[in-house]
Amino acid sequence: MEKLVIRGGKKLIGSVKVSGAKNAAVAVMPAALLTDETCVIDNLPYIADVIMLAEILKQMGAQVTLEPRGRITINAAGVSSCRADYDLVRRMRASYYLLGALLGRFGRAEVAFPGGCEIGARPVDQHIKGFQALGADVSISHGLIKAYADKLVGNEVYLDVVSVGATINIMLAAVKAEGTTTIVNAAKEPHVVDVANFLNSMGANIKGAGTDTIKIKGVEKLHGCEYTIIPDQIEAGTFMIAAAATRGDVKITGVIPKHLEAVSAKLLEMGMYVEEGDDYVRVIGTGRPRKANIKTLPYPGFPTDLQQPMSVLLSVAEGTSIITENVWESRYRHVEELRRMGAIIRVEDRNAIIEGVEKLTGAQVEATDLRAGAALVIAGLIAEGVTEVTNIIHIDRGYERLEEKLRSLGADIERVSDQNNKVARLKLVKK
Ligand SMILES: CC(=O)N[C@H]1[C@@H](OP(=O)(O)OP(=O)(O)OC[C@H]2O[C@@H](n3ccc(=O)[nH]c3=O)[C@H](O)[C@@H]2O)O[C@H](CO)[C@@H](O)[C@@H]1O
Ligand SMILES: C=C(OP(=O)(O)O)C(=O)O
Repeated sequence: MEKLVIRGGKKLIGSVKVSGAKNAAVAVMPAALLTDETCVIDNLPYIADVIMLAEILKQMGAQVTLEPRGRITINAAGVSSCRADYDLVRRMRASYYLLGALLGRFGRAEVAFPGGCEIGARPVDQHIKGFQALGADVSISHGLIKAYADKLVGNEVYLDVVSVGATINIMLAAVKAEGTTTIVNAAKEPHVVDVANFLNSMGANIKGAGTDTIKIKGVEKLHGCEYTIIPDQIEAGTFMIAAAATRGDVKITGVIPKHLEAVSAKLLEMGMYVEEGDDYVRVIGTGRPRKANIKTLPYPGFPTDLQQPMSVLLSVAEGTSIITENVWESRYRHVEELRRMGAIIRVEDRNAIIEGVEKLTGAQVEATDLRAGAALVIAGLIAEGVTEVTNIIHIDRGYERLEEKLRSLGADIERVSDQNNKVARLKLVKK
């Protein structure tokens, strides 16, 4: 077990490049199952979820070469099994995309219920509703979701809730179905568009991704392609918030500023300086932030995945702020940890009422999930004294070399083994 040890009080200064988007990468990789030709995907983040997914694809019979510099080559010609390894699947959320991809390729799929962050109930009823609309029989037994179809036929699917996972999974299943599938009330997140672009570069016919109505005209065959994943807007947002919190000056490069508008707008409202270039944003933390209210919403609203990091900035703001978490019903497990550091936060149902304090103080805290981990790291960067963040396997699921990138901006942060306190050898190979 490893932990991050942070000595707080250093301003982040300099420039940092974001990696490819986790939530696009973990959908694009299973999509490569839809062809028996080779797909080469660049700008993959070298994170635990990607490494695990590569392992799952390999175990299913695909030829996979994953390079730490962020390139993967997948050839799924040898995949004959429609079943994915139970243990690995349960360790991550995005393994649910194997369902749509296998169903689309073979007309059958058997995949265990996925894992992922514990942030509330994570049902898959909308995914199942979509598969059924295309003609699949779906059943659940012995912890497996099983889907079979003699033939998939396009249909209209109206999503009862805006779901990223269901939108992408239905696209994967429908891309080779007979006729046209229309997803109404589709998710509009940048990674939904990225997956549609990837599928189109394999020869699919998908229109409307990025709007709430997506039309997928089934094609007979998909072919191999070369593709570059979009930058991770959640990693970028994390650095923007960290820059503001430490009252630093950071240029975050390799981003699509449009994807960050909700974060930029909030930081501006809080009195921070935000500059947007063609492919960068620069954030200067101008002083103590002003209070602000935040309501998380599907894209283009404020992303739930940045709610926890943002709560740290609000915990040292002037005045009382309210966060309303509209997407996940229990994404406040980090609050108890922040309280150990001196934050004053009350959670009432889906609201967190945050009374800003002047400073946080270092403590031993636990990363209860991925973005909770990122939030606690930011808290450690601004706290007085030493903060130790444990259980960082969650952070490693979604951030590539987080502590290295922060160190390059001047942070005093190191990864140490939890047992003997020696600097742990990085498992992830340095680029
Ligand atoms: C791997 C990945 O991309 N993860 C992201 C994805 O998760 P994920 O795809 O799991 O999240 P969804 O967009 O599906 O969930 C949004 C809401 O819809 C509900 N819902 C979802 C599916 C369903 O069948 N039934 C249902 O009721 C969920 O409980 C939740 O309240 O989008 C979330 C919302 O932006 C992000 O927090 C996650 O980082
Ligand atoms: C909740 C997240 O991830 P996952 O859906 O993979 O658990 C996240 O990326 O913030």
